[in-house]
Amino acid sequence: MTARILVMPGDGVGPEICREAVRVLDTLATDHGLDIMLEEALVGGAAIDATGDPLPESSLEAARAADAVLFGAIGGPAWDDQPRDKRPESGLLRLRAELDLFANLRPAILYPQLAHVSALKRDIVAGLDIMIVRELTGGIYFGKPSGMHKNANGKREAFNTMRYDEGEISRIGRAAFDIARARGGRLCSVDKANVLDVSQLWRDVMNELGREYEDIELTHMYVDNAAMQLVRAPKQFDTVVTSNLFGDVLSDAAAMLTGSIGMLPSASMDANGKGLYEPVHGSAPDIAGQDVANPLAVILSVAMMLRYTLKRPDLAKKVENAVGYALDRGLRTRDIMDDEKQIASTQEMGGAIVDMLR
Ligand SMILES: NC(=O)C1=CN([C@@H]2O[C@H](COP(=O)(O)OP(=O)(O)OC[C@H]3O[C@@H](n4cnc5c(N)ncnc54)[C@H](O)[C@@H]3O)[C@@H](O)[C@H]2O)C=CC1
Ligand SMILES: CC(C)CC(=O)C(=O)O
Ligand SMILES: [Mg+2]
Repeated sequence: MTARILVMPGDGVGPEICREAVRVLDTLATDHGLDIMLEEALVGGAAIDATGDPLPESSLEAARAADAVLFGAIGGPAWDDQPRDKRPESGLLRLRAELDLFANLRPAILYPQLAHVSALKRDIVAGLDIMIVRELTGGIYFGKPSGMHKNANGKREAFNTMRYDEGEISRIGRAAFDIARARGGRLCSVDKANVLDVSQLWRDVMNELGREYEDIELTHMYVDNAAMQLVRAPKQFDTVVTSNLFGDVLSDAAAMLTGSIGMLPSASMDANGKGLYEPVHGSAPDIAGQDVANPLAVILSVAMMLRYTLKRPDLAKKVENAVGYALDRGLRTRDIMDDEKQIASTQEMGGAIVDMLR
């Protein structure tokens, strides 16, 4: 059956990198028989400019109707002064919540060709393959109450609520245990249980689940130590499970171990295999419109879509291999550039991947 894919390019570098990902999908359709139908919808700042809403009803409906969403990035200084619910970021948060995309998979894999552009020494990162499983529809990004007001002393006061119930924790926990089982069999749960009640509940539920997954080695780590361990000895981690905020921060840090945030893909999954696929990075306003952004994170997100939603692991592997061949050939966007390599624009890198797939 034809799979419906909704492309939501968004803002900044989003449209530039999505264009390359769409070329990859088109090539898979024409040359490898992938049966897909692509549509496009507005989101983020682009949607605010057109409709006043970062997630117009028509875009949400199109996302609901699609089998998978390919998402670029949203946000930028033009919309930073909007009220919170009218900011581009709120559109993405609503989309994640409305589609119930609670499991965010963020693999940090080092391509060996990039070992020396990693922020860390080669021997510390060589062979790195971590899966960060981030809870995506709860925690402090969604907890109520939240807001800003003047308090009784006339001072401005702002607050957010980090809240999880045990059901939310156990469903992400189960997803992470299952992923760990299909990988190296080790799961590290990251929290701040030494300070936060919500983290204590997180830890309790993970321990309870651990009794059902006796073949998985479950460990716990405080988030401050986890940040430190990620840059001290990242290969100690196999699968990591953590809450929305902690996962957001730790995955950006993990990105630099792979050479650039322009290399990190992600999959945001619901309970039925529907997914939204997007790079871990944002809209990169500092380099938008210059044809220099690295499109590999979004192209590798297409590989995740092929594996998790479209159930074409063969084509996923083809895309991942094509990325490897492009790197073998010495092609580098600016963020992963080093001496003696050939600088590639966004379009040249995308074109190289397409050529490899033909
Ligand atoms: N999922 C999303 O749509 C996300 C959106 N954002 C939004 O993006 C905007 C910018 O946020 P920042 O904190 O600057 O994060 P960012 O990830 O957009 O950029 C951080 C740094 O990484 C670089 N970078 C990012 N993607 C790159 C790529 N593909 N190739 C080469 N270099 C790349 C940027 O040039 C910048 O120096 C904000 O409005 C933020 O809210 C941030 C994170 C995620
Ligand atoms: C709502 C987004 C801007 C949060 C974020 O940084 C992310 O999901 O990586
Ligand atoms: Mg982030």
